This record gives sequence, structure tokens and C-alpha cells, in this order.
Amino acid sequence: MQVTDLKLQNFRNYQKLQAHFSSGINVLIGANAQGKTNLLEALYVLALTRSHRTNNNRELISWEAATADLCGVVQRNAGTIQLELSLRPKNKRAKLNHIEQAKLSSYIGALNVILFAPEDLKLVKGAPQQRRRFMDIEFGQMSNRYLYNVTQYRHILKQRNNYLRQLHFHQAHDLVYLAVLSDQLAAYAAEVIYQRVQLLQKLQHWSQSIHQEISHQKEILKFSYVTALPKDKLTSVESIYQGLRAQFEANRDKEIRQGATLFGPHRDDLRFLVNGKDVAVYGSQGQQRTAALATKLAEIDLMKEETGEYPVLLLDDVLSELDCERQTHLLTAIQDKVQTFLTTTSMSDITMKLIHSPAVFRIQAGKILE
Ligand SMILES: Nc1ncnc2c1ncn2[C@@H]1O[C@H](COP(=O)(O)OP(=O)(O)OP(=O)(O)O)[C@@H](O)[C@H]1O
Repeated sequence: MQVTDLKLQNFRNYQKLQAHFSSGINVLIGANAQGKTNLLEALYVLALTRSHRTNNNRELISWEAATADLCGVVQRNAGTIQLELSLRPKNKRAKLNHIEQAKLSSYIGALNVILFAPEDLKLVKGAPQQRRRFMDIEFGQMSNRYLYNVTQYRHILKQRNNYLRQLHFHQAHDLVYLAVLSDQLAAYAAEVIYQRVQLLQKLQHWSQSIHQEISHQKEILKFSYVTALPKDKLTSVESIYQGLRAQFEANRDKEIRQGATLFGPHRDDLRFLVNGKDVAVYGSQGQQRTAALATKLAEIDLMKEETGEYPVLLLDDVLSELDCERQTHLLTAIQDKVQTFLTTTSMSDITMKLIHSPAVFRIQAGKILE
């Protein structure tokens, strides 16, 4: 799929923008603080209805405005879709082909994007939240079922945590109600965990071959899903559900004491193994970056496998973070295959040579200079 046109009104430092993009590599070039990342962020927000940089809509709306409007035309195999998103400080409205979508989950998926920023190179070593977020964002775009289950899970988790706190402070006493919440939570959690395990297996398949190539066939990358449940319980939704119910039951007093849910997808993690060793613990920085790069590139192929189309790739200043060999891998993997938006303050001659006929956009103070 590709974004052919984008219109922005009062989004960050873009008061008004109208742009037509190439189906290949779009290079957004400009000095610092001119709006390159803001433009990538606009595409990300248009796809996912939320930003990767903030949870606060107010920050996305230009300082002097009350609403930000984003409109994009997306070319897909099945035809053209127009996406419209209107952001206010406390709410948002999304339309597909002029029809308002009551649920954001029916809007998300019309445009699939993969964002790759310098902090993604820390995916392996960074905090567990980063890896959970990675799974939720990417799998949520690939699968409506995942998106639905993870949204419901978060909703019930909030309720259950509130109720555990009330029990802790003796403001509530009904343990039957807690059991009902535990059951509901275990049901959604089981779906999320099962799908994570399944999709990670597929992602591993794609990332292994990319990783082997970058490491010159010397290393094998594997993913391991980290959860408090025993591995043999991860084979079906039903056995995960039963396992979680048993955990909630066995740890009821502990959870009330702590006033929080201690088990479930919000506590799980993802580990990267290279030749059987945890690369976050034993790997060099280079190995950790290679594992992260292979994983991000594998997402492109997995998304194609799951949705039938390549996503749009957003590369925020990552080329400067990669050495020449990894840059070459990245650019050859995406070239002539995936529509890409790439921000940079300057392009080296070597990089420019690697990109076939790039469309170059000069960004200055929230404007694209022709
Ligand atoms: N809500 C907003 N309204 C108006 N301007 C904003 C808003 N939010 C951010 N900005 C401005 O956007 C600019 C930053 O743009 P952006 O993050 O896209 O930089 P960049 O071009 O990617 O630079 P760098 O190369 O340093 O990353 C800053 O000048 C900032 O003041």
C-alpha cells in the first residue's frame, strides 16, 4: 500500500500542508527542528490515531489552534481509501471514505505503518514496556482480533486493579465480584498471549533469514516469549486461560495486598536469543542492533503475509545510526518494494547512491519547499 497524498491543517508546526508522494523512497531533508519528524508523526497518527511520541492530543495540535485535521489518500490493492482524522484536545473523530467510524478499531488497519526510530535500535536492551508496546502496535495493525482483545484486556485490567485497591483499603469486600473480573481478564489475556506467541513464531521465521544474512550466516536469532505461565501451557487459548485462572486464584491475597494484577500480558516480555544466548545480557551493542534491525525488517514481511500488502515504512533519522553495511541491508531490503519516508539532516553521497531515484522534499519551518 502507499500514501499518495497528505493534507494537514494545524498539525504541530504545519499550519497547512498539501503533499503528493512517490511510491518509492521519499526523503524528507532539512535542518533540526523544521518539522521532519512531525511529518512522519502525522503519517503515524493518521494510521493509528495516536502518536508514538505523546499520549496528549493537545501537543499534536498547533499551539494557536483548537483542532488538527489530517487527511490522507491511500492506494491499496482493493482500491483507494481516504482517511480523515480530526483531533481535539480530548477526543478524535475518524472517517474512512467520508464515513465516520464509531469504533477506532474499525478505522485502524486501513493504513499500516511501521516506524523505525533510533530508540528502536534499543528494542532488545530497553525496558520491557518498549517490547510489549512493539508487539501490541504491530500485531494490532495486522489482526483485528488482536486489537480487539488487547483493548478489552486493558479495559478490564483497569477495572480489576481499581477493585483490588478497593479490597486492599477495605472499601470493598465482595470476593465473588473479584472472581468475575479475574475470569473476564483471563479470557482476554489468553487470547492476547496465544496470538503473541503465534505471531512471534511467524516473525521469527522472517527475522532469522534477515539476521543470518547480516551476520554472514554466523548467528541464529530466536525469540522467546517470557511469561509466568509454564511453556507447555502456551499451546492453546484454553490452557492459557486455565493457567491464568489458577494463578489468580493461588495469588489472590498477594494481589489484594499489592492492590495490582501481577500476571498477564501487561507483565510479560520478549527475549532475543542469538545462538541460544540472551543477546540483551551477553550480546555486544552491534549484535543487539543487528537483532533489532532484523526484527523491524521482518515486520515488513510479516505484515505482508498477514494482510496481503506491504505496509508503509517510516524511518526517522535511522540511517545516521547505522554503519554502512547495515544501511545497505536496510535499503536493499526495502528498495522497490515498500513505500518509505525517511528523515535526515543530510545525506552522504554513499547513501544517496544506494537509493534509486528518491523523491526529495526539503522541509523548512513547517513547509515543504518545492
Ligand atoms: N503543537 C505544536 N505547534 C506548533 N509547533 C510545534 C508543536 N509541536 C512541536 N512544534 C515545533 O516543531 C518543531 C520540531 O519539529 P520536528 O520534531 O519535526 O523536528 P525535526 O525537523 O525532525 O528536527 P530534528 O532533526 O532535530 O529531529 C519545533 O520547532 C517545535 O517547536
